Amino acid sequence: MNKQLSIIGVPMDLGQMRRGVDMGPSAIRYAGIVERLENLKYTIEDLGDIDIKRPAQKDDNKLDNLRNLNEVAEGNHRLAETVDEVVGKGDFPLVLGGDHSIAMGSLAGIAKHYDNLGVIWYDAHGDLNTGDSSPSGNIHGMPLAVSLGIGHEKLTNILDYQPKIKPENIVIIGARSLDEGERILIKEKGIKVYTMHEVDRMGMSEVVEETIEYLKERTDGVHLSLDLDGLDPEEAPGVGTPVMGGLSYRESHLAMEMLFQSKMITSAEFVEVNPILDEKNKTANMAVGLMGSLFGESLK
Ligand SMILES: NC(=[NH2+])NCCC[C@H](N)C(=O)O
Ligand SMILES: [Mn+2]
Ligand SMILES: [Mn+2]
Repeated sequence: MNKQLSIIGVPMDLGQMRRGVDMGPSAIRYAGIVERLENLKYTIEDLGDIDIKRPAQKDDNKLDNLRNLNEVAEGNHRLAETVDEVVGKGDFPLVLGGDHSIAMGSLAGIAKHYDNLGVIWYDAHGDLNTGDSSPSGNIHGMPLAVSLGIGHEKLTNILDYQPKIKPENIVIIGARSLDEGERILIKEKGIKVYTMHEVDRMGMSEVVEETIEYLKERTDGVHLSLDLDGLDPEEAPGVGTPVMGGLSYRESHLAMEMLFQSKMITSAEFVEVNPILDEKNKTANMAVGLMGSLFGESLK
């Protein structure tokens, strides 16, 4: 694994409606991410936080069913430029959210550097909505569609190219809440999804093994986009859109450990940590623990 890490915080909460997720990067830093990874002999450069501009008035500008479209697009543009630089100089970008809309910026900055970037989307949700299909108008429910080039131009065209990724290079793990339009898109595009049903039946070990095999054949880099609401809300309560029946602590650590062993992850983001909804920073601690496993912690 690349030993040069650049940490980028993104205090973004405009992709959804619950306040507090903009404090995710602070909570994760407070939970000790830098020390944790330094112990594993990584060289870490913390680039601080991306500047996220709030809308001028407290407006609920929902043009085209896309809440805070301009601010979300601008913030993601800045994130994309930073990530682009990090990847350009050969570092591993580790992005800390912030709501999941920031995956648009991360992927825009990363995918430029690959012909076939793979994406593992670890999440209760598909985040495959558009303004037309979204039940909420919240852009954090749209970044995967946007990265496929589906959605509003201001979002799909960040860094002036699209699409960022191809449907056959995506694997979704942990899904248990998919909207109608998302299901249609998954079928239409042939996106690989391991819902909770498959995780229950096959076990996480086989799910990740298959995922690694599948992506190894077709990708030249893999981005891990981990939404903490992929985990069960009992174990990760500090998230804005919890869904019962999620992935366990152990399943998630196993997945991270196997991904470390695969040596295939080239960038990662951990999103949706909301300290205001959390219990004593439990969810940020969970995120840091999972990063520990992803970057090679083990007992042997
Ligand atoms: N990144 C997330 N937590 N996304 C939740 C999305 C929820 C729902 N599917 C929506 O579009 O509003
Ligand atoms: Mn989610
Ligand atoms: Mn998500």
